[in-house]
Amino acid sequence: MKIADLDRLKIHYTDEGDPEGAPIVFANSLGTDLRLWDKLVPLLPAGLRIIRYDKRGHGLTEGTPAPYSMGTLISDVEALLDHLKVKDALFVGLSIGGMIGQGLAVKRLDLVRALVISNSAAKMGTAEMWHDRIAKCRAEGVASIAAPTMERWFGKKFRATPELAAWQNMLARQELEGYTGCCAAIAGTDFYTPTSGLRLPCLGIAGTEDGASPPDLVRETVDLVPGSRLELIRGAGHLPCVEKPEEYARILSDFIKETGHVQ
Ligand SMILES: O=C(O)CC1=CCC(=O)O1
Repeated sequence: MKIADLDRLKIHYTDEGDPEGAPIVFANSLGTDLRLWDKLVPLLPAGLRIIRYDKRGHGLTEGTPAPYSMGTLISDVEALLDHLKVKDALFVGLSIGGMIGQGLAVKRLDLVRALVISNSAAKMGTAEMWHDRIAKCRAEGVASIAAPTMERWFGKKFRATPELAAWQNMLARQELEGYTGCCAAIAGTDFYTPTSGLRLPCLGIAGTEDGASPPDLVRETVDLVPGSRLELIRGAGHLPCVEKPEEYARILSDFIKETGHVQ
């Protein structure tokens, strides 16, 4: 187990693959931890240094009282990458992870040389929607929203598999402060203006059955970055790296090669 004992936070992370390789950093979605990428990582091209981490109040990373700001979540990963002496990473952020990626690229382009905005957008939902979710979780617990959330996270076919229960458990066991803290960060985020100033290789990934960030929402953000493109994963919901890891790996590997991140 690796813990970065930073002044600001103790962050749980993994650092796998080739230590001298081109770095790729994965940022997880709301209510998930770095196991989100377990099926994908073995399918990636050789020669990469693969870094995953648990954001504040998620997985094995330290929790702090809610609410959080997006700026705090961005500074957390910035501090982790500085600590690990990582520069010029290909940053893959899913959902809130994609928001963190946009913000990090705006703030520290030396850390991010290419960006994957997976199932994410410059702005997701309305502040009112997020505050309603925070209120429900505070009143009834995160477990109370776990079952309906599965309809956004996964397509119909995957929801009929035994694996669904494991992901539902992950969310139901999610710590309240971390979850509501990140909901507040999303509620306060509108990156349309900063993201439209980004100039770097950028790929969007969307699932056709994604109930949280439908393809048109992802497209709207990806289109802000000149030269970017969107790849659709048919039949997948909000977490296509779990549901369709082979397809996700093919799309990501093509982008990795296209950007010259590995030969
Ligand atoms: O759980 C959801 O509603 C999906 C989601 C929204 C932001 C995020 O990171 O996941």
